[in-house]
Amino acid sequence: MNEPEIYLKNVTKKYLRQPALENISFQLKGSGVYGVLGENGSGKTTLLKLIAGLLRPSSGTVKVMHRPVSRLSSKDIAYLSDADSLYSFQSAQQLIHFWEKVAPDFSKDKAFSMIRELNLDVNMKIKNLSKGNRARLKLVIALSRQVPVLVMDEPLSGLDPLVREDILKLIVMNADVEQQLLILSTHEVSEVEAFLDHVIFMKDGKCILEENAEVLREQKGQSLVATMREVLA
Ligand SMILES: Nc1ncnc2c1ncn2[C@@H]1O[C@H](COP(=O)(O)OP(=O)(O)OP(=O)(O)O)[C@@H](O)[C@H]1O
Repeated sequence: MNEPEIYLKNVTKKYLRQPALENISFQLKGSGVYGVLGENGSGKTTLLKLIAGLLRPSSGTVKVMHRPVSRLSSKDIAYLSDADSLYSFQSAQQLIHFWEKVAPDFSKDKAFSMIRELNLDVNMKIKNLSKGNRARLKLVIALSRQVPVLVMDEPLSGLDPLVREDILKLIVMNADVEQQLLILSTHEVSEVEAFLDHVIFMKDGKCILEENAEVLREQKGQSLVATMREVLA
């Protein structure tokens, strides 16, 4: 797999005339876990959708793997949305077979192995799974894609604390962070702090800080949670 890369230059996104993102520029290069951190409405989802090619910028350039993002980028990017986006009438088994057909990089073996570890019933209709198990299944699908860039929008949102812990474990154990660039958004920094290699702080549609997590901890002499409080104040 080629070295993963995400590149944004002067990216602005407006909904109608209202800017949701303003003049964002950064380059993320290399594998690892990148956290997009910020309060509600700061622009995290918009940023991740632009990277995943689900939205077009109003101006500026978004490139993934050195190519401007387009529909074709889905071969390089797996996207986990924060919405409950699974087809409810299917079973996990049917979903896995569907993904095997549509994504050549999808590893059916990895998916079934995660399903077994999680004790998920492959034959149960998705609509009958608990919210936590639907979240797990959505992750299984994203983590079974062997793509350079994994984008996860609020993978912990709306779940109770034990499920959240479990979901984080699932991500950490199964994302190939030696090869893949995993970029995830959250406003719960304390839960993900230990896993982050790199942080991108968002405030009011602007990227106010983008740095290696370890460098930032050393520079500031404090946790990322404390730094987030400081920079977002
Ligand atoms: N489809 C849309 N139409 C109009 N405005 C939108 C749309 N989507 C988002 N916005 C606005 O753009 C801004 C950024 O929203 P976005 O969802 O990207 O933020 P966020 O940081 O992901 O928020 P949250 O943590 O609540 O999900 C907000 O002011 C939001 O109201």
